[in-house]
Amino acid sequence: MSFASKLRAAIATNQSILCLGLDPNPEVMPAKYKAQYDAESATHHDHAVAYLWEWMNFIIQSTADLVCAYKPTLGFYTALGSAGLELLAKTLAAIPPEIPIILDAKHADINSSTVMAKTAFEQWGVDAITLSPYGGQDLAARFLMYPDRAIFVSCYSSNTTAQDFQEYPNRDQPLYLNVVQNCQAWAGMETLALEVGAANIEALAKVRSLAPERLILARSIWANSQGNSQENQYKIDNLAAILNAGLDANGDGLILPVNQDALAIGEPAQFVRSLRDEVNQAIALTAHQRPSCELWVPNVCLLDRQGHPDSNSHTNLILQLFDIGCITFEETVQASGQVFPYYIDLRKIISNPQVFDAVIGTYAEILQNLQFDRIAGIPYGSLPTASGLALRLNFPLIFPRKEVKAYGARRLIEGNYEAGETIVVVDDILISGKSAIEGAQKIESCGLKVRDIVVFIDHEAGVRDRIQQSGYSPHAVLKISEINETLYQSGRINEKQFLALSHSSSDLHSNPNQ
Ligand SMILES: O=c1ccn([C@@H]2O[C@H](COP(=O)(O)O)[C@@H](O)[C@H]2O)c(=O)[nH]1
Repeated sequence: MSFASKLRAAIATNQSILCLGLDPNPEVMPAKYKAQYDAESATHHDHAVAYLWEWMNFIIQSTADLVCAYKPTLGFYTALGSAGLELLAKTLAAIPPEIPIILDAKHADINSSTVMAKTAFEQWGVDAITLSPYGGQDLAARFLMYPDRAIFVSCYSSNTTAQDFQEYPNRDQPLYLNVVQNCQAWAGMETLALEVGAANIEALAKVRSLAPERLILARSIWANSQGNSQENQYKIDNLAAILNAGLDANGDGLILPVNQDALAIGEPAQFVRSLRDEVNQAIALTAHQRPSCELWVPNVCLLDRQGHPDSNSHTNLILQLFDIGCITFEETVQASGQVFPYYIDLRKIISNPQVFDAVIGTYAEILQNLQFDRIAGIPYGSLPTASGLALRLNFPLIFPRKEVKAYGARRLIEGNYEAGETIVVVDDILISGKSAIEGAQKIESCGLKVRDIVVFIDHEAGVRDRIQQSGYSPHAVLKISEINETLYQSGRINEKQFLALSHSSSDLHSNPNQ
């Protein structure tokens, strides 16, 4: 079972979003083990570790029906030497298989990442691991080779001195928000989650607004709280605010840690149960504050998503495309000479296997309903996509050359074909339709038939009519207006950018010859 499914099941079964750290930290050991641990540790280190095991095992046995995940911190185990690694193996084995394990490793070293992924996922059998983001996508990729496991990218720490780096260069565009934005392009929602120090609730809210669908593991939520040891109870001071900042639009997507200090009190079950109930009550109280539409929105909801079956996957894809820089707001001269205040560069998807695969999937859904013998990509932008489609759908590929070589075979079309065959043309974006129409005509000049032109983005403003007037049927995965509204509603673009995108397509409509 994948990490995501296991977590969902554990949350549902135990009615809990609490994650409990299994940290054999002698400094917070309950008194009932501590005296024996201290007595043994000076002379018989291995015997002393046995008391840590008793403690860890007791915590697991007492709380397995109250938490949604366990989180052993690797550093506490390695600090105990070889006995610590044996303790880790025993502790992991004691966790019921239906409760996911998040190994808190904050792994950062690229050289050891392949072997670390193998050990963590294959030998220790953990379901997820925390990573430092600064090893980059290469480091994460070693762990993402295991599609049923997950990574938690540590994107914000509550350590006071970490602010020097995280908030760099300024509070308006801090590094940590760049991390949040970029790392989401590494993998989908089931396999890449975020770890956020939530002592600063504003930071948690900012992360949530940039990652509306990701699972977030909040940390340090106890930093501002006062323990009340007399009543054997700890309260999270800002619970409602933390939930409001961290929950997703459906009231999910957040895991909260149990206070480690509270485990020192010796009877964890009672404490964890009352914390779980308190959290669940607070979640229920936040329900009325959530917008009723499916997207998280700042204060408006423009989309009517009724009867739009693919809206969810389209939304995610649009946000990912934006986050990997496929949509930029800079003045660009189009092939027609017209200047647009933005540019859509779908060529970037090839550098992101996750997004590339999703984009190909959306084209494939359209192609599956069409009749054709071969696929043709329009160079250069659409050649990788057309190649991906040819492999995925098992159809032969051709492409019309952009320029005919003055030497060699001087072919107008690359690849083999038979005259009279039907070709489906694949292109990236229709602005005026000129590139796609010219490509289709080049193919037809070689004795082939073109019926359908399939693109990822229809820029609207009458381009479909132009394609039809040229004798072809246009099909598009997304319309520019859908992209624009989704980006605006999710807070990715501001009103000025929203209006720029809306106006450009309508300007083109009023002057279709441009
Ligand atoms: O934002 C843009 C605009 C254009 N392109 C490229 O141009 C053609 C589409 O333009 P037509 O006017 O329809 O010929 C498209 O194939 C892209 O290669 C772009 O990428 N992004």
